Amino acid sequence: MSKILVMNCGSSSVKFQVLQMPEENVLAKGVFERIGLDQGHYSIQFNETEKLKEDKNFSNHEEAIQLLGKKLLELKIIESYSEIQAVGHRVVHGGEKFHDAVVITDKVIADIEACTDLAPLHNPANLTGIFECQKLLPNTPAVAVFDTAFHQTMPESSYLYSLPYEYYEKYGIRKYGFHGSSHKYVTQRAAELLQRPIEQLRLISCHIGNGVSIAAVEGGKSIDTSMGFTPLAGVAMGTRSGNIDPALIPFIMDKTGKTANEVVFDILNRKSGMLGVSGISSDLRDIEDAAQEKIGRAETALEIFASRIHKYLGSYTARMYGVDAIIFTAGVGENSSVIREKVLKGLEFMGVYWDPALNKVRGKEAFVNYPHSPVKVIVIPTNEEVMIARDAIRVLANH
Ligand SMILES: Nc1ncnc2c1ncn2[C@@H]1O[C@H](COP(=O)(O)OP(=O)(O)O)[C@@H](O)[C@H]1O
Ligand SMILES: CC(=O)OP(=O)(O)O
Ligand SMILES: [Mg+2]
Repeated sequence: MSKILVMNCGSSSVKFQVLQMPEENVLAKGVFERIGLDQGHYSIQFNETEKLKEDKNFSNHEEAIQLLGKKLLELKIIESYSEIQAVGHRVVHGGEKFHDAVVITDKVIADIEACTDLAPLHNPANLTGIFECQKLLPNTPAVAVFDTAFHQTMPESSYLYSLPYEYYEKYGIRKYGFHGSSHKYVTQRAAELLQRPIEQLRLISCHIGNGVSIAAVEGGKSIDTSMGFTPLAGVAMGTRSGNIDPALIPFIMDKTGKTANEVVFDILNRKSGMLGVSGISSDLRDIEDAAQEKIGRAETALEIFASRIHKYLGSYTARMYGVDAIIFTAGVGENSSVIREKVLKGLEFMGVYWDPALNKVRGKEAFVNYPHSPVKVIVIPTNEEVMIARDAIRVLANH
């Protein structure tokens, strides 16, 4: 029996859980949201029924994690840090180096740092999580669990770009894919809810948060996904452009005098997506409110956001010669009936019959299809943290 702290530093949030393993009892969990934005807030659930909620702005991930460290003791979630026997960290980009979770060493940290260029919004936040926890728990073993690991099963025809092959050999240029712990959790959970062996299922998992990725999961294995070499690719996101014509990069450089790095890091990663189109916010709640009041281009931003996901449903259904269930997860996928409605609209032609009344659901597991629908549609709150905890104890047991 051991207590594990799981840290999930996303691009706009810090999520954590304290779990009793292997029972998977959740002793506490919480989220620090809108990091780097105004109207920040956090909430922590503990002691089974208690909940702390507070408005507080966080200028960066470090501030949020330091507060978490204090609250763990203040709320008596633990009596002392020595009770925590291991820490599991979500790390977004494992590049070529990591195919599975690993115990964190100085060498592992250096290798994660080396992947920072490939996930500029994420690996630095993940490293902040690792360093802050090392300060609090200097002698506690820690494990890095990579978003890229679940997608290692993709076939060559999915992960190779149609580029000169030597770039793959020389530089590791390929599709890696992200949100792996989430896609793995929700697809396994979908098989349980469908009461069918996962080996027989063709699933499309839509992880729609601040970052968005769609995965085609056949027989429990990822066979394709919308993100690519970096988490910039695929559909439009909160601040990320998703796929664009690559010729736009030198064109924008020419017009604006920016360097290639500035265009990719500052414009395509941070100032595009819903924020770029609407000029209002990267946060879907703000965009939904603005669209209701018909402010600016909020409605257009919603349409762009949803229509790109909608098209992936068609694409991955073709890819798997059919689909048994479509899954919605993460902040938007779990909560926004507006986005799910736009994504699912008109898909009756491929056997998707969904019930607008059931689709009103927020933040809990639910089927939203009509019972007779050949393709099921399921909302499943993700649980990246439990997958990270499972990987952490597996890796430590073999260590
Ligand atoms: N109740 C809600 N209704 C609509 N959107 C929501 C709701 N709760 C969260 N979201 C959206 O989810 C997104 C954040 O998702 P999340 O999965 O927490 O992101 P990340 O892990 O990438 O930081 C934000 O765009 C936020 O507006
Ligand atoms: C990989 C990725 O985009 O993660 P997040 O959704 O946490 O930003
Ligand atoms: Mg996330």
